[in-house]
Amino acid sequence: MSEKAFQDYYPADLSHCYGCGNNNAHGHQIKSFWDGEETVAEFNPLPEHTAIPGFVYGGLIASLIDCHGTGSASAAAYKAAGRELGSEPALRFVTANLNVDFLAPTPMGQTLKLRGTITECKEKKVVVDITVSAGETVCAKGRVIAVKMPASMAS
Ligand SMILES: CCCCCCCC(=O)SCCNC(=O)CCNC(=O)[C@H](O)C(C)(C)COP(=O)(O)OP(=O)(O)OC[C@H]1O[C@@H](n2cnc3c(N)ncnc32)[C@H](O)[C@@H]1OP(=O)(O)O
Repeated sequence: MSEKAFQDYYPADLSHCYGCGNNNAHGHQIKSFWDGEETVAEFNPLPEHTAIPGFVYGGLIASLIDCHGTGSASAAAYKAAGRELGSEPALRFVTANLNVDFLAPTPMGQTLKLRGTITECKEKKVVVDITVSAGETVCAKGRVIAVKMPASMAS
């Protein structure tokens, strides 16, 4: 994919997140995009993301769902407002609630594909439902309730 990801529009001072911040060299730097009305992201787990040899750590999967969810929430909010991604003032969302179901063991050595559906989109709250698949297998599903970032979290 050559277009800019949702996270590429985050201002530099909000790009330190371990899951999605471009400025976090040790983070996952997840990249999310529109695919029609849904959102997509891919991630290739590294050996250090192992749970049991051959299988991916669930905390990583939760982290991917978390940041694909908050990124999707931001993109959905811009879309609902009829605004260009990245236009000011920034519409940024944080996680209020993260719920994950681990449905099948997630194998190492495969690209994980995340697919998000915007279930609810209000001015202050966006709900995103997400699946994580390895090949044809849906290994996990999750729901992110994202709420507009409070002013107290801005630097
Ligand atoms: C910006 C780039 C970085 C990306 C971040 C990546 C993801 C992260 O890791 S963020 C870090 C983890 N998250 C946090 O630290 C957030 C800490 N919590 C908070 O700041 C606040 O509790 C916050 C903002 C979530 C909610 O603020 P608050 O003022 O209580 O919201 P409030 O106005 O009451 O509620 C708004 C809506 O959200 C819902 N809501 C609020 N909190 C929750 C919750 N914990 N669970 C479910 N729903 C909730 C409310 O029910 C309400 O829904 P509705 O409009 O349908 O009635």
